[in-house]
Amino acid sequence: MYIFIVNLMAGHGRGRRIFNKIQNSKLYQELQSSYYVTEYEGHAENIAQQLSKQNLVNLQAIIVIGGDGTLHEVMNGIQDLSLPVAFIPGGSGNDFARGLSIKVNPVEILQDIVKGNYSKAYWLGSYSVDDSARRVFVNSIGFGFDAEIAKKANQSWYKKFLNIFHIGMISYVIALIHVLFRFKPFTLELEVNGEAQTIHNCWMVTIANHAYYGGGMKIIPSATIQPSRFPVLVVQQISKWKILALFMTVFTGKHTSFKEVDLLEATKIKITTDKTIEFQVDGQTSQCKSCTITKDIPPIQILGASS
Ligand SMILES: Nc1ncnc2c1ncn2[C@@H]1O[C@H](COP(=O)(O)OP(=O)(O)OP(=O)(O)O)[C@@H](O)[C@H]1O
Repeated sequence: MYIFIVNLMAGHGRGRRIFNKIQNSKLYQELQSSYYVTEYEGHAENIAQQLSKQNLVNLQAIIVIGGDGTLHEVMNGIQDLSLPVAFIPGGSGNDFARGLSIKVNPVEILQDIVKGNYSKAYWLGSYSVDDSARRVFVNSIGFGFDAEIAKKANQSWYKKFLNIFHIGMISYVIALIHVLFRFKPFTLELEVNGEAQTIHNCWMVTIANHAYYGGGMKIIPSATIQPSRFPVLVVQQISKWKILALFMTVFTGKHTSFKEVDLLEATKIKITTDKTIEFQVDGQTSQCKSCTITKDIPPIQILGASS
């Protein structure tokens, strides 16, 4: 028995097109399955929460169709992480699929899931902002400049418009230019594995479970899927022109050689700031003054992931 959780609105209607293709396939028609369609923000999380409370003995996998935001919600809703999960990308960014080398063709992914061709252990990160209840993140969590760009792009009219032509990435470039001229760096207390340091003139701090973010940027090229540790990228003391150059090289991963970029390895991170800052988690943005980040939950099995 397979249960699909589907965000038809993901990727400006791509979720709907993908689900139509799946439903029209012979494979799907022969499967024992049921599906839930999300109707509002947070709905995927509620559905997953309800499912994990039920005794679903025959459940082979929860299959998520949507973007990384939908997957984030499902992962947060699943109480019992021993439930296998599969992901068929239907969003605009699809960084999780990229990070796990999930195929592009939705029916082929379904074939891989059903045949049990690929299954991969995946370690989610967990975070708590301003001492609130812990949540998990799938791809990355980032503070400062990149989060402001994500917020600006998410709120813009042009992201929706550009997504129609599958060039949503350009919305991040436009947002970058907007944010660049008004962004004010901040002071950050960064505690890595119990050792604290103060970072003045900090632009951004990003922690990632795999290399990709923002729809294909290789933010931390060396990030590998692994238990307990994650890389931390810190950008500080950088000029506005140089940060432009940094984002131009982020697709190739060359930005990590800039002297203003530090790469650390951590098992536990705590950040505290002198003012409220923007943060992004799996592409969705909010604000905080402090956050602790760890990677201490058992792995979840991802079906249909080939890397
Ligand atoms: N029916 C719905 N109407 C409006 N919003 C919804 C609906 N269902 C889910 N959502 C919300 O849409 C948001 C964005 O979805 P998602 O991230 O899956 O797609 P995306 O933004 O197109 O993809 P990506 O994150 O890969 O760029 C999620 O935060 C989710 O809560």
